[in-house]
Amino acid sequence: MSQPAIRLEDVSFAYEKEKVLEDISLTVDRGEFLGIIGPNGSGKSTLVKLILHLLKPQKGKIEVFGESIEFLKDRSVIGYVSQKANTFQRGFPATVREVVASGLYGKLGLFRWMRKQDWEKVDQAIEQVGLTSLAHRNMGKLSGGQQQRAFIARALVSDPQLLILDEPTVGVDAKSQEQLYELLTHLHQQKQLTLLLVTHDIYSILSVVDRMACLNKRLLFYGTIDEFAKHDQEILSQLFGEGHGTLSITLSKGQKQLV
Ligand SMILES: Nc1ncnc2c1ncn2[C@@H]1O[C@H](COP(=O)(O)OP(=O)(O)OP(=O)(O)O)[C@@H](O)[C@H]1O
Repeated sequence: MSQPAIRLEDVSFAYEKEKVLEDISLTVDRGEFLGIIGPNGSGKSTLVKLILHLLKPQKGKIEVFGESIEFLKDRSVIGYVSQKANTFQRGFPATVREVVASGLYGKLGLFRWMRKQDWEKVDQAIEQVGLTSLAHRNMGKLSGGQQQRAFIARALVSDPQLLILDEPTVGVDAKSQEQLYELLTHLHQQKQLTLLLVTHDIYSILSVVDRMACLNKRLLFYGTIDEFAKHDQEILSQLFGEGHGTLSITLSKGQKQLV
């Protein structure tokens, strides 16, 4: 049987003395779309940084595609779009195409010339996110949502098997958010990409993810959307406190819809 895309076993992490994550165990299967939600400061970004090996856990094991994250040979299997991706400085002198091409540097080495086929990959990634008409525009002249999509293209250009997005909808208007979820659904369903999405936007992700992880230092819930729907009130008040609006979810034949 193939190894899961991500496996965390009893992972704990503290910044100096402040415990941020305690005993987190979860598995993300290949091709799965996992949503991670939790209140501010609940450790979501820290969890992502541990999976990216930007931080090292004090306790526990992290594996990506069956390899311990410390020894992962090909880091280009993971694409990452960070929380700050859509706060690009207006005057930054780089076009969409150049920014997307920078996603290949890790694979090519910084000083190797881009070949024709590398630029083709760049253009394909730009097309995938629907930015072809803006490929030569300066990044600083794009809207937050367009910048976000350019950063997704940069993450996609090296053909990752796992794409991690940390709060991609922050500061992005409603229409761009909708387009972003359509794009993620396409990448999940048509390209069988494994996706991990950190968000505050619980209402939108319920219709796109397969499983949910609800985090507040500890994992308070980890399961399918159907399981979540059975206990949504209890889980949400544990996460965000009493009085959080309740959700009503209809599930039929894979169609997940909020009503
Ligand atoms: N570099 C750091 N040094 C010390 N403490 C940190 C550092 N980064 C985060 N923290 C603390 O760790 C805790 C978890 O932070 P983290 O950013 O992982 O939470 P989060 O759930 O992603 O929050 P948000 O939703 O606000 O982005 C918070 O209390 C935060 O203040």
